[in-house]
Amino acid sequence: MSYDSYLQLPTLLAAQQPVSDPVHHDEMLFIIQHQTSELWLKLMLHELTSAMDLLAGDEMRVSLKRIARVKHIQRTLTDQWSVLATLTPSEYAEFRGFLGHASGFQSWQYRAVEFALGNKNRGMLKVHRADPDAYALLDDLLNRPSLYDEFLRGLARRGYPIPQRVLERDVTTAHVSDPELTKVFADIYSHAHDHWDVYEACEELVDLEDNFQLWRFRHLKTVQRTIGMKTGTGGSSGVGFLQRALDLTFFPELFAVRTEIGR
Ligand code: HEM
Ligand SMILES: N[C@@H](CC(=O)c1ccccc1NC=O)C(=O)O
Repeated sequence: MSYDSYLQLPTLLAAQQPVSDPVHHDEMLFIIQHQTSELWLKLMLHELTSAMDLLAGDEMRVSLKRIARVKHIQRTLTDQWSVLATLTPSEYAEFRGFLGHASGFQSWQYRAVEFALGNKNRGMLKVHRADPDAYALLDDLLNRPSLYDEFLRGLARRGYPIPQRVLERDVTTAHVSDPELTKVFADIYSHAHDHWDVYEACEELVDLEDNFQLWRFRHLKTVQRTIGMKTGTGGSSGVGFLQRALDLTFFPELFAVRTEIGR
């Protein structure tokens, strides 16, 4: 065993292949920014699916350990935008044309993370029809309960009055905010000391969503400064599309509960 062979560095370091012709200096940055993001997404998915399994097995504390790691990965991913922000619009314009219709839309690991966190959308599967492994993984995640579904099912098993319709919902769709569930959380938050571990878990989920939004925001801001209001290579409106994603929420009741505290 050696450093090179253990880490498969010959494979890893042979995978940065610019497509611009003549090769543009800054394409290396663009490729490595995406590849490192995909590596962190891979670990995020590994931790999130484990967290889901642990919740399903009523091991909430261990699950929170996984989520703690995910939060650090998210911070790294968000901070990493500053490297790409050194790419000026003029530099990017010099090789953007070589990217064709390739786009972040096609990141199946990103989609898998969105699905795991509950932003389910069957329509996003078709992008991956040419990649059977990616398709199967996404199809599996689409059909299994999200992290939030597992959390709520765990609470129900502990005796919390989670509405039956929430427990029996169609998990292939995104969760819709339920006022009865907000009441359950309002009770937990107003008697935090009696529900400390659950209360703590709720705040971990809030951090997770908060971090996710920070990543989306930095993506939006980077896109804005690099391509302005141009449409995306993936066919979306670009900035407008990414702006709308900022209105999405994975755990709506955990935010709705804030309005109820101290009323
Ligand atoms: C100069 C750099 C970048 C630009 C101009 C850019 C632009 C865009 C645009 C316009 C979209 C909307 C889809 C489309 O029409 O193409 C998009 C989506 C996306 N981008 Fe980027 N992007 C950049 C860098 C990155 C990086 C570094 C990542 C990291 C993995 C990334 C991940 C994604 C993902 C996952 C989506 C899909 C988002 C969703 O469906 O909600 N992008 N990007
Ligand atoms: N959608 C970007 C292109 C882009 O960013 C991209 C192109 C190829 C591989 C990954 C990409 N990253 C994220 O969207 C654009 O419209 O310029």
